[in-house]
Amino acid sequence: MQMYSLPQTNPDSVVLLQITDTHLFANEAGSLLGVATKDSFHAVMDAVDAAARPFDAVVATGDISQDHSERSYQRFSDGISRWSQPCFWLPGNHDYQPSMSSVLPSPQIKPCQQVLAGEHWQVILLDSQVQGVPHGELSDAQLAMLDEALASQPQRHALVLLHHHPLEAGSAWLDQHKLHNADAFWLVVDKYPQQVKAVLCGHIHQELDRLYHGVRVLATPSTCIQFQPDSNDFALDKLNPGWRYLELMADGRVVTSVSRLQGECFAPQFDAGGY
Ligand SMILES: Nc1ncnc2c1ncn2[C@@H]1O[C@@H]2COP(=O)(O)O[C@H]2[C@H]1O
Ligand SMILES: [Fe+2]
Repeated sequence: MQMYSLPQTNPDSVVLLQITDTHLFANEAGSLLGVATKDSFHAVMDAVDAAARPFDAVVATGDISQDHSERSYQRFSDGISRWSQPCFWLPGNHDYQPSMSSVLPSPQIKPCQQVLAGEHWQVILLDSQVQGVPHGELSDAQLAMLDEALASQPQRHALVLLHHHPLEAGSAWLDQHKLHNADAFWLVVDKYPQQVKAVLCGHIHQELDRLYHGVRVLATPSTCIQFQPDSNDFALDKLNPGWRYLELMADGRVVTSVSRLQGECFAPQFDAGGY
C-alpha cells in the first residue's frame, strides 16, 4: 500500500477539494451530450479560483477520461497544474488505467492508496473499477487493503473514497451500476465504527448526503453533465456543473458543501448522443 503524508497547514482542519467525473477527451472540443467537457472542467477550476477558498489537496474520484486516451489524462494533469496542492485520484468505470498511469509520475498527482492527512485523519482511496462495465466491485485485495489501512491507524478518523456508490441512491437505472459487493464493503467498514466518518463517491453525477450504516455517504456533481435524482430511467438534470469542499475537523466532524457554476451554462442536449 503506497502512503503519502499531507502536512497539517491549519491546526483546526484539513481541507479537500473534490473534483469528479470530468469525462475528458483527447480532442479538446470533445463533448458528452452536448457539453464540452474540457470547457466545463476549466469553468469549474476558474470558479474555484474565484472563490479563493484555501484547500490542502485535490481529490479526483474517477471518470477522469471519457475516451481512454493518454491525452485526456494529460489534459486533467495540465488543468490542475494551475494549483500547487497535491492531487490524489482513483479510477472510475470510464477510466483506462494504463493511460492513467502514463501521466505518472507527476510531481502533483500522487499514486497512493493511503493519505495521512494532517495529524488526525487518513484518506483511503479504493479502486472499484471492473474493466469494461459501468458497475463497480471491490476485489478481495481492495477490501483487505481497506481493512489494513483502518487497522493500521486506529487513532485517526477515516474518509474512504471510491468511485461507485455503495448504497441505493434512488434511481433504478443508476443503482444497477452501483458497487455490486457493497455488503462486503460495509462488513469491513462496520468493524471500525469509531473511525470511518464518511464515504465519498463520484459516479452518480448528483449531490448526495445520506447516513447509511451510521456513516455519512457523500456524492458530488460532475464537472460536466448531471443526472436527475430519483429517476428510474436515464434522465439528465438541468443543474450546473459542480464540485465539493470537505473540511476534515480535528474532532472527526466533516464540514462539507457543494458549489456549482452560476448562471445558465453548459446545458446538456438531450438528443446530442455521446454516451
Ligand atoms: N441512456 C443511458 N441509459 C442507461 N445507461 C446509460 C445511458 N447513458 C449512459 N449510461 C451509462 O450509465 C453510466 C453512469 O454514469 P457514468 O458516467 O459512469 O457513465 C454512464 C454510462 O456508462
Ligand atoms: Fe461519470
